[in-house]
Amino acid sequence: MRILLLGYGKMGKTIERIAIERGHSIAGKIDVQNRHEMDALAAADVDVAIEFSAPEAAYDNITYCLKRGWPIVSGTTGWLEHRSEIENLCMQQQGAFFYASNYSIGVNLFFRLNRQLARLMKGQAYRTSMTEIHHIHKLDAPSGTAITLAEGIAAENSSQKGWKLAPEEEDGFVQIEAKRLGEVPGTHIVRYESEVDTIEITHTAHTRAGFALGAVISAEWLPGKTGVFGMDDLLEDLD
Ligand SMILES: NC(=O)C1=CN([C@@H]2O[C@H](COP(=O)(O)OP(=O)(O)OC[C@H]3O[C@@H](n4cnc5c(N)ncnc54)[C@H](OP(=O)(O)O)[C@@H]3O)[C@@H](O)[C@H]2O)C=CC1
Ligand SMILES: O=C(O)C1=N[C@H](C(=O)O)C[C@H](O)C1
Repeated sequence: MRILLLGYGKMGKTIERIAIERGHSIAGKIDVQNRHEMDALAAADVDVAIEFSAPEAAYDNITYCLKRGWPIVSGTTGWLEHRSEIENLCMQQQGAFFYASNYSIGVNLFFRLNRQLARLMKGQAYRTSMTEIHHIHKLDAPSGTAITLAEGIAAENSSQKGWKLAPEEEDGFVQIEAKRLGEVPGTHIVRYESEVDTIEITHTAHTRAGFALGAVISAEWLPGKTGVFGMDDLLEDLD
């Protein structure tokens, strides 16, 4: 497949390496300086686009690809207030849009474990909180993954209404502490605390390769489909 990379930073470069290892070619590497190069590409030059850019850039990048008729896999976090506009555009254009706040297969198993634990903890007297730790270059907080985890807890337990970013806290909201340390690729801890004990589950990414591999597998899966998709659709198909 010819893959267009929108965003050629830490993730774009890791995705390039894994895509080439899996036999794909790179149709273009787009960042802030060379966006005009996309206009020179013919529709047929690109089989699928993979977008890992910046919160303020994702909406325009995804819109551009949908209007060009290119299936698009996006992993950028921090822009999801515009998600429904993108989903509407995707339906209007009869395009293909794939989004995940985290493409790692391990994290997606962790999402399922998180929901299972939330079901068990329903009605129990525990305070729910989360810590996410990322590298100092990260622009958004809390992480997209932490938000997905908090949404998973709220979906399983109606006494949880959402999340608050620490130091803010409120009963019925999962408090998320966002730490920025060195070059940490991504650690997420979900915690339940009572007077007498603490239960924690943790996912620790050792490198970015897990995120990048998941994005490339999603890009291999998406072309030829119409609609809005996420990791559950992919994993169901692979199961
Ligand atoms: N869903 C997932 O599994 C994962 C998601 N992410 C998310 O992916 C995003 C990117 O992460 P990462 O690669 O670490 O970040 P980097 O800052 O390393 O790279 C971002 C790249 O995007 C480019 N960029 C910025 N604006 C635009 C634009 N308008 N058009 C095209 N490119 C643009 C930057 O260009 P320049 O350098 O010129 O500014 C840079 O090359 C973040 O939102 C992060 O949270 C990260 C890991 C996993
Ligand atoms: O910015 C990052 O690096 C990461 N961002 C994603 C997020 O916000 O959840 C996924 C991963 O944790 C790495």
